[in-house]
Amino acid sequence: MNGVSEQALYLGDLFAFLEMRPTIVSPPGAPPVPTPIREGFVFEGVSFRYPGTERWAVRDFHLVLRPGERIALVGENGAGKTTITKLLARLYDPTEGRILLDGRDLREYDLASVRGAVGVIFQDFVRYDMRFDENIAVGEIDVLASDGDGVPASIAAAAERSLADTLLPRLPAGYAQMLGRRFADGVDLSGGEWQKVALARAYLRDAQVLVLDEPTAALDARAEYEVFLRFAELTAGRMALLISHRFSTVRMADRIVVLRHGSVVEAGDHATLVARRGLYAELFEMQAEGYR
Ligand SMILES: Nc1ncnc2c1ncn2[C@@H]1O[C@H](COP(=O)(O)OP(=O)(O)OP(=O)(O)O)[C@@H](O)[C@H]1O
Repeated sequence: MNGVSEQALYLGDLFAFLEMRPTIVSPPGAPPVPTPIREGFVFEGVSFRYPGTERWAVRDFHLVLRPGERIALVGENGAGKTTITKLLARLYDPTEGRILLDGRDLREYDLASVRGAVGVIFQDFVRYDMRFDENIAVGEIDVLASDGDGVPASIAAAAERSLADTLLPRLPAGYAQMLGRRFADGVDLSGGEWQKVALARAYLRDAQVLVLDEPTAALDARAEYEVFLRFAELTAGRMALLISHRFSTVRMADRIVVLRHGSVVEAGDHATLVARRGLYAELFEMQAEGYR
């Protein structure tokens, strides 16, 4: 995605988000998300329209995500994959239907605790013009304050697991390096490098649910393989929603859910879906053709 369309997407989301804000509320005295989550998430007939639009982005969507399960969402551009992850993180609420977490409507939980439980690395992940360590700890400022002068161990560990620490040789000031283009002494990163920083953020939060939206799109093949290995390690025993157009990545999910126009058309594992000769098989075949 080029810079302009990425920014347009971000602004569109921001306006939509502001318009929606009155409805995204945290009920007073609401309980936090249970730790650990025991039953998981259930999408019950969820439909969603972005504010100010007529089209359904998600339509009568059903999904069960159990603890320890890794689900891949697959479908063509605009099928609704990213929107589903936004509903899971409560950036939006369903227009119709509901999302249950451990049997209770997601809207009944403390909002901050929902956002904390769901670690999201979106397609349009955020690049902050601030220090490397602050970029990883963003929203968790107490982590930065916790260890005096040195780099807090939790930040270093997150950077190591996400491979963000491989950027250090390029950063003259190490963890204190200012990133981005806004400052004269700032070091700008490539798309793939920013994604490693975004991954480190999720690792640091130790989120109960991990959402990776096209996580490796901008990484080179070797880095992709390494992140993939670590992602499998990180998500072991944890819930994950994975969105990718690459079938090599999608195959590692326990279950693959195929979307069209915001609804589920097929679900199963890779072999089952290929044998079914439906939409999944068609998309897979198209990609295989592209490689030939
Ligand atoms: N902020 C927004 N405002 C209005 N419509 C939106 C917004 N974001 C997405 N949409 C629309 O909602 C539908 C679903 O989009 P979504 O991004 O969820 O699809 P996707 O499956 O993730 O696509 P892709 O593979 O291209 O990322 C599309 O028709 C899209 O144009």
